[in-house]
Amino acid sequence: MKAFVYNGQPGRVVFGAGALAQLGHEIEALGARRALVLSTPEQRASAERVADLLGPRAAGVFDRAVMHVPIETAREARDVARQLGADCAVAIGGGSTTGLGKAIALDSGLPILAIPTTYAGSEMTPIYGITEAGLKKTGKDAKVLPRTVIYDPELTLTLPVGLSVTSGINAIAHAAEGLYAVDGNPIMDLMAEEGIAALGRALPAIRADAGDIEARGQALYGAWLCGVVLGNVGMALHHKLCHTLGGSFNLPHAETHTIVLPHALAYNAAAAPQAMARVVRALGGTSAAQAVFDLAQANGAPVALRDIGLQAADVDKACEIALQNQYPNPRSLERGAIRQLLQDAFEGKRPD
Ligand SMILES: NC(=O)C1=CN([C@@H]2O[C@H](COP(=O)(O)OP(=O)(O)OC[C@H]3O[C@@H](n4cnc5c(N)ncnc54)[C@H](OP(=O)(O)O)[C@@H]3O)[C@@H](O)[C@H]2O)C=CC1
Ligand SMILES: O=C(O)/C=C\C(=O)CC(=O)O
Repeated sequence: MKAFVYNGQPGRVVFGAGALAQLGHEIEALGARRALVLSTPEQRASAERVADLLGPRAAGVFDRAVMHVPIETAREARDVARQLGADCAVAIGGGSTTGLGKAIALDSGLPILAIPTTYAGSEMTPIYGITEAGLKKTGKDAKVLPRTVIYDPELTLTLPVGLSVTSGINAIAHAAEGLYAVDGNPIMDLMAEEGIAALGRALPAIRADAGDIEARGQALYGAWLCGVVLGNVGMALHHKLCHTLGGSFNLPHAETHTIVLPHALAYNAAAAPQAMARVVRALGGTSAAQAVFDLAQANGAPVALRDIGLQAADVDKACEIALQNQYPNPRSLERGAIRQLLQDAFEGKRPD
C-alpha cells in the first residue's frame, strides 16, 4: 500500500426520517442561544418552521441566500447576524444556503448547524466560495465546516425529481474525482465507492417515486459520504471544468456537473484505471464514463451543455479558461483533447 495522510474532520451527524425534531437538543449541545436561520427566499417556510422549533433560541430568519454567495449578500447576512447578536447560524436548504452560512462563519467564527435538502455535500466540507465582481473565489478554512449536520430525508421529499438526479450526480462527481485525487487515500476510496453506489441505487428509485422515503434516505447517505470525500481530498479536472462553466458562463451548478462528469472520466480513464474500476463496481456496466452518462440519461437529466445555455462560440473560451490555474489531474491537460472533451459535452455525445 502506498503511503498516505488522512485528516479526520470533526463534525456531528444526526441522520434519519424525522431527525429535524432533534434540532432543539442539537442547538443546546452547541451552547447556542440566538440562532440566525438561513434559507433562500423560496424556502422561507422551511426556515420559519425551523425558527418555530427553536422558539426563544431563534434570533431571526435571513432568507436571501442565492447561488455562489455574492459578496453583497454575504455582507448583508453578516450585518444582520451582528445586529441580532446571533451566536450560531442554522442553514436549511441546498449548497447555496450552506454557502451563505459559511460566509458568515468565515467572518465571525459562528458555528453552523446545517440541514441539507439537496445532495451537493457542502455541509461536509471546509470549502467556502464567495463571488465578487463576477469572479468566484474558493478557499478552505476549518471555521466554516458545519459543527452539526441534521440529515432528514423527509425534508427532501419536495426536491423536484430533475434536481434530485442532477444534484445526486453532483455528489457522485465529488467521490469520482476523490478516487483519483493527488492526495487520495484508502479511507476516502471506501467512502467514495459506497457513496456512489448508494446514489446509483437511489436516483432511479426517486425518479420512479419521488416520495420513496427509503430512497431519499439512501441519497442523503450517499451525498454525505461523497461530501466527506470532497472535504478531505483535492478536486481535479472535472471540478475545474464545472467551476469554469458555472463561474464564467453562469451555467446551473448541478446540471453542469451531470453533463461534464462522463467526459472528464473518459479523459482520465487510462490514467486512473483503479478509480474507474471502483466507479464501475459502484454503478455497474463496463466503463465508468458510460455508467455515469447512462445514469443521467436514463433518469431524464440533461446530457448536453448546449441544452443548458452554453453557446457554440463559448466552447473555445471555456477551453482557454479551463487550461489556466489547473487543478492537479492524473492526466496532464492537453489543449486539443480538452477542446474535444468540451465539444463532446456540448453536443451530449455518449463517451466511447
Ligand atoms: N463549498 C462546498 O463544499 C460546495 C459548494 N457547493 C455550492 O453550492 C451551490 C449549489 O448547491 P445546490 O444544492 O445544487 O444548489 P441550491 O442550494 O441553489 O439548490 C438547488 C435548488 O434546489 C432547490 N431546493 C433545495 N431544497 C429544496 C427543497 N427542500 N424542496 C424543493 N426545492 C429545493 C432550490 O430551490 P429554491 O431556489 O426554491 O430554494 C434550488 O432551486 C453552488 O453555489 C456550489 O458552488 C456545492 C457543493 C460543495
Ligand atoms: O464553489 C464552491 O463553493 C466550492 C466547491 C464546489 O462548489 C464544489 C462543486 O463544484 O460542487
